[in-house]
Amino acid sequence: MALLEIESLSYSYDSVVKAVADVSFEVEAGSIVGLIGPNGSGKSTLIKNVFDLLRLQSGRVRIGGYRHDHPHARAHGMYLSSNDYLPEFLTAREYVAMTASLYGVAVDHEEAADLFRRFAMAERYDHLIEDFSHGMRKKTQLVSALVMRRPLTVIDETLNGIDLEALRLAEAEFERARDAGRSILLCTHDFAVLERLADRIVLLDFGQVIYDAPAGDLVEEHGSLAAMVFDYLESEAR
Ligand SMILES: Nc1ncnc2c1ncn2[C@@H]1O[C@H](COP(=O)(O)OP(=O)(O)OP(=O)(O)O)[C@@H](O)[C@H]1O
Repeated sequence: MALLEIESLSYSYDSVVKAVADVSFEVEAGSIVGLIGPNGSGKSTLIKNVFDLLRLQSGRVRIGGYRHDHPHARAHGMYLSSNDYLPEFLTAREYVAMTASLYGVAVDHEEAADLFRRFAMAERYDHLIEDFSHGMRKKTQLVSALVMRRPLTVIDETLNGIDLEALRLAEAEFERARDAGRSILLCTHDFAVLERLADRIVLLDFGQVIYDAPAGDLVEEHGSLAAMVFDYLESEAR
């Protein structure tokens, strides 16, 4: 079953350039999909359309089988943005509770506090976010998403700035989520992470899907995801 279905989605910020042009792909339940592409290729615009942060201009998006702007669709998905903006006046515990209440989810604070401990922030769960470093804020965002257990989590560059230990822990948690039938759409320039984790890769360029293929096949054919992208960038097809 597809948890996320994107069909013929196009979006223009102005009438001249299409930031996203006729994009279609799916994210199956229990899978991790890597969304990659050069700067400005349309990844964030696409994700913002999925979560109705930009109003759909053409095409169709369904989350968990529901139209993307239906309340049930919102209950199926969660979006972690690329920025690290968090309410400074809350503690991490209050932030996790606030996020959960927005989604109508009962969160297990024991589990969240345990994740904080494993993310090397044992003492921070009851501290004000205003004192957190960039990496700590990203880890706080990750923990809040992990404990929500949404069927679909879309992660836009959220892993940037977290240290290696936290990255490995996040990867293990993503794999656990996949094993439990949940899905992750991971938008990142970190190809090593995707080679370890991703089941499929969607490569965008100039707002269009260039590849939508199993990650293993792309690595086998090109040697690595980075080589695949360079092969494409240097090809005449571009
Ligand atoms: N608010 C905006 N107004 C006008 N054009 C925009 C706006 N946001 C993005 N764009 C344009 O839309 C295109 C796609 O940008 P988008 O941010 O979706 O790319 P991206 O793949 O997420 O890039 P990056 O990897 O740098 O984050 C680019 O040409 C960009 O200049």
